[in-house]
Amino acid sequence: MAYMYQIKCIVPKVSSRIQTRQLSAAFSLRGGSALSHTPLATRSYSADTVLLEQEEVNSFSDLRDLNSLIASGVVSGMGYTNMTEVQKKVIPFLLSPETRGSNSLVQAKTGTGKTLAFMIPIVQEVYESILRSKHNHRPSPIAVIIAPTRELAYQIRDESVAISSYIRESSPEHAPIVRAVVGGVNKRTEFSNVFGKSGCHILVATPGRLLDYLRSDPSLFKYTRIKVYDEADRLLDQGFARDIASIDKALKAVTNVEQVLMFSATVRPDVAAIAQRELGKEYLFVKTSKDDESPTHLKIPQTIISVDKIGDHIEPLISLLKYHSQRIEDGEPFKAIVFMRTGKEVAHYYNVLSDVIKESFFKIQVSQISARMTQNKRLKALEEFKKSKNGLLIASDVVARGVDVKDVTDVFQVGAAMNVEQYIHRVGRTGRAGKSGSATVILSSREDYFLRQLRQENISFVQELEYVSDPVLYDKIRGIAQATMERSNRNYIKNVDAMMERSKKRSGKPPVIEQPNMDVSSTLLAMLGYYIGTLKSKGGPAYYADLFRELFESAGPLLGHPTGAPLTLSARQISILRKIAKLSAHDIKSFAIVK
Ligand SMILES: Nc1ncnc2c1ncn2[C@@H]1O[C@H](COP(=O)(O)OP(=O)(O)OP(=O)(O)O)[C@@H](O)[C@H]1O
Repeated sequence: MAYMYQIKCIVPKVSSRIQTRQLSAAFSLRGGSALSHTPLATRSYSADTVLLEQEEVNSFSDLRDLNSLIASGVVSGMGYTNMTEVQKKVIPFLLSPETRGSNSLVQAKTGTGKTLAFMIPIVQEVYESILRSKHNHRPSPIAVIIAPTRELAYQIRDESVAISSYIRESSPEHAPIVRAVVGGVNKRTEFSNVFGKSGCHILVATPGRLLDYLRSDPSLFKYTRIKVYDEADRLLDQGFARDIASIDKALKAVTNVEQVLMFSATVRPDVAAIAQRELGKEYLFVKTSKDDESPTHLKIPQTIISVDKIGDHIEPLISLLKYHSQRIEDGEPFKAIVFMRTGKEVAHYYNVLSDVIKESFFKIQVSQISARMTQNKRLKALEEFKKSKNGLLIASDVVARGVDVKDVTDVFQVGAAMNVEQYIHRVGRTGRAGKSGSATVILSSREDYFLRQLRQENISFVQELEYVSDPVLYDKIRGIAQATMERSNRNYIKNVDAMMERSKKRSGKPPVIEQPNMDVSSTLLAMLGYYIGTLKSKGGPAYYADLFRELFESAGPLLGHPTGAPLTLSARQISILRKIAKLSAHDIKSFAIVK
């Protein structure tokens, strides 16, 4: 049976540079045109986009072009029988002898199996390339997969290792070797693991670390033919754009990358335009959802809770956690991620929430993860959360994208996300692989701008609630926060001198201090910086002065700041405030004392 594929294949006027490639007989132009057997290079089309039709194949075992070792591994080893929607559209296309090697841009909702959609064809491509190879050189990366976070890079590596292991069982010498390189890991050890004796065929990398290796020895990548951007829109966004451009340039200098694959749940039009430049004139474009559909998953009902002030989020969060975790009493799982705005907030509220939960909730294991922690601690925290039955992960955006934790039941977002895309990806940590989940965002009146942005993107809420503060709960949280802060400060002071001493003796360098002291001012400053970045200079100095005052008055007490005491700011913090928010000395003195 043929079904109408939602594939748009960009087929522009053909230039002589385009390699002759025939579309498979299975792919034909909508309306029965004769494109199917015609080499692209000999034709010229006025239309930019054609819709293609393909035979419907549901199960991995029925995939004509899938290597039998990989097929049996995916079915018997991984336990997947049928392909997900995006896999049905991408895998046959990338495996078909006529269309393999095509550049692709793929957009499908979170948790729908995009990783396997690119990883299966890549492992097969690399495996076949190993089989064909007559060289006896040390394996070096044929495919490079770039991911924006370390956690995601490791996850993709693990999934690729799993596929490759099914080849290894029957054909050990030809199984692709997969490795990952990420920031925050000792480079010397990593280098010898990845590029040493055994080498690797598939490399998963975060951008900065990849660039390090590319710069120090470009020849390591002379056999690289395939490049993948997972979370492509994030990689092409401002934060990574420079690294990605440098990677592109460095790779071009040493090799000819023949295939570029880009995957994400969100692709903003401006990013799509940048992507198009790399993908060239002819590429496969797959979008599994309709344009007027909500970009979040239908399986995830979303709720919004409104609060008055910008620092009022913690009390409703604790109420919600208490309410939802009651499910545990009925034997149901409760596994939630709470996204905070900054790493500082994560550390601060992790302490407070751990203490609140210890006192009053059902047994929930609380963990924290943010870029402020060492890589080892990050991995440990994620592992701990993955293994927990009833767990709570207090997180920054390091796990907002791509990270796949099975059976997350709830996602909570404290405040506005950096942008709508980030909101969508955070929500997508639940409701994965066909499971259900729920998501809640807590927004203050000042964050109405974000709510408007969400609505513009067709994101709707099943419940819109206003939180009414409960004075008893508020006082309880404030008391716990103050006690937590005092305890942390005592521990910090006790430990920091000893740590300095030890570290200086060992390496002559000051230590990396992970657990920040419970300095309320720097947490508030980080929050202000976050909003300045999010609002992208839409507010002026008067707006930011007001915002900072509101943050201090509303969040301060629940961060453990003593009630009624003015904020103490160091000279450095004052200069940051003056620089980033352009506050005057007069503004600052109205709520703070200079240390
Ligand atoms: N064919 C399949 N059948 C059942 N489960 C699958 C299938 N393919 C993948 N999965 C599972 O679905 C989950 C989500 O997959 P994956 O992490 O690749 O999603 P994604 O689309 O990349 O999400 P995100 O946009 O958040 O990165 C994983 O646990 C994966 O093992």
